[in-house]
Amino acid sequence: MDSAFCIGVLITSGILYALYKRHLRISLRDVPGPKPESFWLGNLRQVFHSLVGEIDTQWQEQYGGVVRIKGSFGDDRLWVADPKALQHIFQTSGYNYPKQPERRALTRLVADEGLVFADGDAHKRQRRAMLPAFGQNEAKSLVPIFNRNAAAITQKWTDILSETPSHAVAINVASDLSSATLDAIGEAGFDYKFGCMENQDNELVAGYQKVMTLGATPPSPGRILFSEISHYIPMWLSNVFYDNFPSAGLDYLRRNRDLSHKIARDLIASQTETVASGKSTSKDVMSILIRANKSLDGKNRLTDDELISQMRTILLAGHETTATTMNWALLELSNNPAVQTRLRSEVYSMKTSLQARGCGEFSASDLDTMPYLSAVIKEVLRMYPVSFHNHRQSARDDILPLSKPMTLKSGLVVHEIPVPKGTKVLLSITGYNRNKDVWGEDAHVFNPERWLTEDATKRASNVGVYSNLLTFSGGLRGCIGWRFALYELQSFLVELITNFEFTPAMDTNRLFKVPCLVMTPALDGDLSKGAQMPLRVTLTSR
Ligand code: HEM
Repeated sequence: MDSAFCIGVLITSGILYALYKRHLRISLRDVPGPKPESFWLGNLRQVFHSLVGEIDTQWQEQYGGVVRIKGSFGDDRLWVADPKALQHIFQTSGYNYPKQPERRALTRLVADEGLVFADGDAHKRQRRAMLPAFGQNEAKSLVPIFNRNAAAITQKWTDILSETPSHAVAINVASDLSSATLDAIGEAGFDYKFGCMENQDNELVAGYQKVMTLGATPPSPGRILFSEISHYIPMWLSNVFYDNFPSAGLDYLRRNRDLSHKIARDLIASQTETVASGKSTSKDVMSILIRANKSLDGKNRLTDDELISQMRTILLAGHETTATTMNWALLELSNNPAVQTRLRSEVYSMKTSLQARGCGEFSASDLDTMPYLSAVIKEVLRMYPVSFHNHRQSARDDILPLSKPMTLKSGLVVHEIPVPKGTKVLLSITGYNRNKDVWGEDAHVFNPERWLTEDATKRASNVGVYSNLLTFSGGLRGCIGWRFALYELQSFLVELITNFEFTPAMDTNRLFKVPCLVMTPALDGDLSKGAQMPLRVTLTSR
């Protein structure tokens, strides 16, 4: 039989099955929402192609915190930014809103079957095994590594500036931030030296720097449709597709996978040997994980393949997320000189007290006692949640509670919405982080001050793992590395703000928040050169 015929039969069966399932479901038709753009893609082109946050703001302003949107072939689904509904999905309902299978198949390609991929009992077991490596003390002990890797940027930029007569230069900070944070996660995560600041041509390094951006550009309409149809295809068949289908993008991801498997295998073998010899005292995440794993009984222990998966998972989830957040932080500091100056003076005053104590560098406790630094970081995380959407589906019929009553199209006012089994839900992290009911009328304004008043903590609901922000998600699947990320952000910002002043190098309206796997900054939306954050950098007068 010819392959075009088989694919045709597969697609037709997928569509018929989807229509049949839909026919049997409770309806969400009465929930207000936008008109679909087409029968084939519903509102999905808007979801995947609009600049990050744009469509979320529009829908939230027009319809409120829960909106009915359309998927392919008229499928009803929910867009959610309502605090109570999110709290229910992320926290109260446990594992009843698993990830969508078609998205898990793609996750498997970029991060294997590790923690981001796993669901239900497999997730519970993996998470339990990994938690000892991600505690507060473990994160604190990594601060010297973050300081050292941040200082590598200072060294490089100081060298560039000393050779520039004007002592001011426009730098694409995205590139060095990506390299230095990859080096940092190499050391802090695996006691491994990528050496990325010295050599950006290394194939693995180049690969990782682009997995989140070039490897995961906004999907074409064809790719969206394929993903929608593959929802109805068994996971094993999707895996065969992703493992074999000839395509430049997939080839790129597969090559990256092979290379990182090789490195991970060697690294884990040598760390396992050190742990077995009883000599391991390393504080990197993988060494702690291997030590903790050794003490678990057989059925709870992670296998070698699962350890390899976790290494790729940590690289995927922990690298570009932090680097990209840092880009947006520096942009906001450039655009808000008063905030930059105030932050620098807090850093200088802490530095002076460190010197008085005879200390050379910032410790975790120093970083923890800088209120303005904390306020700036929280505000950046609120405005720029780099992982901006979370795609789930209901595993059974459910009732979604609302924090505000909703008027249905029929005129009926409701306080909760029935959610049929199998409904896809788009959890809008960016929508919640700018929800005016939570953050006030100035929700769209960058204002670190809001975190210094008591009101901010009172007003916010209890949704996410950190400061009631949803940036690190929440509940059982909340970001396991959030403490790691916070210390890294603190350490890098302190180092850079101590040594450099930042101003915009060009009209910053030309910088777009492109919806790749992370919210990637790109000039005029052009991703061909990867992430771009051109800032004018000068040495501080200190
Ligand atoms: C600013 C930086 C970061 C942000 C904004 C962020 C955000 C997130 C979000 C939104 C999720 C939920 C994703 C989902 O459910 O699909 C997540 C999960 C995860 N993050 Fe982070 N993350 C950051 C840094 C890190 C770091 C530094 C690490 C590791 C060192 C890390 C490791 C993970 C892992 C392993 C998961 C999966 C957790 C699970 O499913 O149980 N993240 N992160």
